[in-house]
Amino acid sequence: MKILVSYATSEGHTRKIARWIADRIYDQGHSVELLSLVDKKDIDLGRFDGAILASSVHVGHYQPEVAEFAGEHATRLAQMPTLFLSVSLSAAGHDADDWRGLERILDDFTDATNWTPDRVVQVAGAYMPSEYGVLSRFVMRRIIAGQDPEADLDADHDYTDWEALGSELDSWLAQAEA
Ligand SMILES: Cc1cc2nc3c(=O)[nH]c(=O)nc-3n(C[C@H](O)[C@H](O)[C@H](O)COP(=O)(O)O)c2cc1C
Repeated sequence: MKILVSYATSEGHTRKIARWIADRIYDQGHSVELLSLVDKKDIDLGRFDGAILASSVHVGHYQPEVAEFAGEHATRLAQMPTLFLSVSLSAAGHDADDWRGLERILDDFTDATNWTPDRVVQVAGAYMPSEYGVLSRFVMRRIIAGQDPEADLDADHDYTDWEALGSELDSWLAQAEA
């Protein structure tokens, strides 16, 4: 199969996830194209047998480039196997309100784009103080201190469960191939 892995990111963690996913797809004998949705010019989805879209959550919304891309290609995306990776720090915790927030963010996204992915995986993202400006650093320190009392607030920390992500991907690929 030929799979598109598209993504948008602010601090780079979703790019790391998209690259990792692309390598794993390639290692399983498929062909893969990695696309930053900032450079999405003239992509023809007809070239692909399946599409993965990955976006981080920032201030209660997915990256605008992802919503724009999904909205523009909603009809074609609905005709092919699709996987949406929602990357956030809410998914790193167990707070019921935070998880309800993720559901609402996803509902807003599907309403706005008219695209409902075949499968959605909520992926725990990363805390990256080395990449934040002054305001984000202040806000994110408070959020992480509440969510992970053991965390070193000055150090970057990757909360992604890579093994679980790999299993979700493999399961989606098997279904897409069937
Ligand atoms: C300014 C800012 C706002 C954020 N807003 C949210 C949010 O509303 N909900 C959430 O769960 N995570 C939020 N996060 C956490 C990011 O989703 C998480 O750090 C993710 O790994 C970022 O991925 P990226 O580097 O690909 O952008 C926010 C992070 C920053 C820096």
